[in-house]
Amino acid sequence: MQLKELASLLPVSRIVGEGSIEITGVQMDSRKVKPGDLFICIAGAAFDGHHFAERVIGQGAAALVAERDLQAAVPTLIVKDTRYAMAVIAAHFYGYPSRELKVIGVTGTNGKTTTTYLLESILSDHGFRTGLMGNIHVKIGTQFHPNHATNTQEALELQRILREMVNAGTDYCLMEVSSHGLERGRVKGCGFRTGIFTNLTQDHLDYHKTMERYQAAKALLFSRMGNEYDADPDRRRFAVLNADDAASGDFADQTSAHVITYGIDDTSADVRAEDIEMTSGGTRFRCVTFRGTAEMQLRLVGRFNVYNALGAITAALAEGLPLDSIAESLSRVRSVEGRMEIVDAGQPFLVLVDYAHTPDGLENALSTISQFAEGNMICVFGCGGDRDRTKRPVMGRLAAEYSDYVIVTSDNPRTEEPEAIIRDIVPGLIEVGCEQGGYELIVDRRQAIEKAVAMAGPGDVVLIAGKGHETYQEIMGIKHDFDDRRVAEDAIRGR
Ligand SMILES: CC(=O)N[C@H]1[C@@H](OP(=O)(O)OP(=O)(O)OC[C@H]2O[C@@H](n3ccc(=O)[nH]c3=O)[C@H](O)[C@@H]2O)O[C@H](CO)[C@@H](O)[C@@H]1O[C@H](C)C(=O)N[C@@H](C)C(=O)N[C@H](CCC(=O)O)C(=O)O
Ligand SMILES: Nc1ncnc2c1ncn2[C@@H]1O[C@H](COP(=O)(O)OP(=O)(O)OP(=O)(O)O)[C@@H](O)[C@H]1O
Ligand SMILES: N[C@H](CCC[C@H](N)C(=O)O)C(=O)O
Ligand SMILES: [Mg+2]
Repeated sequence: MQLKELASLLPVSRIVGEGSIEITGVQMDSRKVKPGDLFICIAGAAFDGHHFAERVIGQGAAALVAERDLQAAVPTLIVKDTRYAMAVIAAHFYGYPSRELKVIGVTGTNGKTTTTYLLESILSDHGFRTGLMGNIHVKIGTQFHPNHATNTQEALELQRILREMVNAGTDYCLMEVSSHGLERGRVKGCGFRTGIFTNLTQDHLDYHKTMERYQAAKALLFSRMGNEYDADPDRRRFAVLNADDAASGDFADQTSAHVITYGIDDTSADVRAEDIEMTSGGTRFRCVTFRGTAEMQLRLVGRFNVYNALGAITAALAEGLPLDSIAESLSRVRSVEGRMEIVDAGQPFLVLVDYAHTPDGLENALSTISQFAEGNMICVFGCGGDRDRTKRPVMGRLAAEYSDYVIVTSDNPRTEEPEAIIRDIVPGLIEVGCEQGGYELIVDRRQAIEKAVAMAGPGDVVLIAGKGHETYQEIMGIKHDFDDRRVAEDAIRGR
């Protein structure tokens, strides 16, 4: 592909040097550049890609995309915004893969992973070939790959994966779409057949600053639907919105897609759950839809999982699948990894590992458990470093309100002092009168889990929240092996 072909896609651009130079690859990270690559210079928070220009030319880069003339020894495409250019170039370079498969994007503060898994199970049970892009892993064909990003990939990686999915014969790609991914244009070059909205509650205020801006980022999934990256000839697109969440009205106003709503409280929703019953083995409810009614049986627990199921059911109905066979598929889905996952090493109390890392997630996990806990509830949790600080005391308060004993510990402190994060959490516990004897602070997560397991008695429940499926603890840029499930199992055996 020639550099000038890419220049023609961008509204404001000019080439310094020879536009007919051949490009054989595209990179945004100097450490990955190979001879023949086009290197896109991105000015970020930690680094400015423009400073790597000379280095990548030394590695054989054929050309650059930059926001200024770098007087480089290779042809340079100069654009106003390299991040925007990257999304356009990535889609073109990989041949617009989202035009060749149906991409279903799931956005929202909580429930994205769970909803994509439920929908993936339904679609594959109905004979479709599915691909997954989420924060547990990326599935292409029958292969599972680790997701090296925290969630939604940068545009180049995202388009490369979509192309691989097309090559593997994929019918549907189920993609978790984060607010960072939307705001930073990582999915700008992607057309969505369906967008599903789960909910909007507090998180990521470090990045978005206000809930209004956080909501505006989420809205991009719906307002951009029907773009040139989706070439579905019959133009069938769906916005599947949670009628019980106030943000949905805003998203409905901004989308050209056909809106279908789901909910529990709003009786005007197109797809509803009624007569919800928590059973020992899961959850049962009646699902009332525009295609009839069916009894649903989930192995997942909690009212929040009814919402996740409703989102998946609605999207599946939009694809024309029969309600009864959707119900059959859902009844077979076992728990999603790291979500309310039971650690069973024969102990006389329940140990659950859950990925709740937001106030709403934690409250949902705790309130669900409190419905069936017979004995005391012991909660072990921490808050991520370099992330929203304002959620810390709120999570502290919630943990104290629902639990009999709280152990505050570390959860990926990243570049922050673990003790400082814990200090931010404690005022929330104090606020609701949690006294010295009701909580303790144990910086080392392993010791915290061991303590919780040691103090649990028959009938008690230990909730280890925040890390779910994660297999590491990130401290000062280093990911140390750490898996709550394995640590809890060892602690139980060592009791
Ligand atoms: C806020 C954010 O999204 N930051 C991401 C972003 O950082 P940045 O734009 O500031 O870039 P930078 O690290 O300063 O680097 C600038 C440029 O120099 C390049 N570079 C850098 C170093 C080098 O040696 N050579 C080189 O070429 C980089 O590749 C990049 O092109 O681009 C980097 C490179 O891709 C990412 O690593 C980084 O994500 C960091 C790890 C991050 O923590 N992201 C989180 C906040 C995030 O995106 N989370 C959401 C999850 C939300 C949820 O699920 O709830 C997500 O979607 O993952
Ligand atoms: N619909 C929901 N509403 C509120 N809380 C939920 C919901 N679904 C799941 N949770 C809680 O949030 C946690 C994370 O769920 P899940 O992994 O499905 O969300 P996610 O949106 O993918 O999260 P992330 O942003 O980290 O990718 C769960 O472990 C559970 O405690
Ligand atoms: N996608 C979320 C995951 C948080 C998981 C939690 N264990 C933490 O590290 O804070 C984030 O990147 O903010
Ligand atoms: Mg997720």
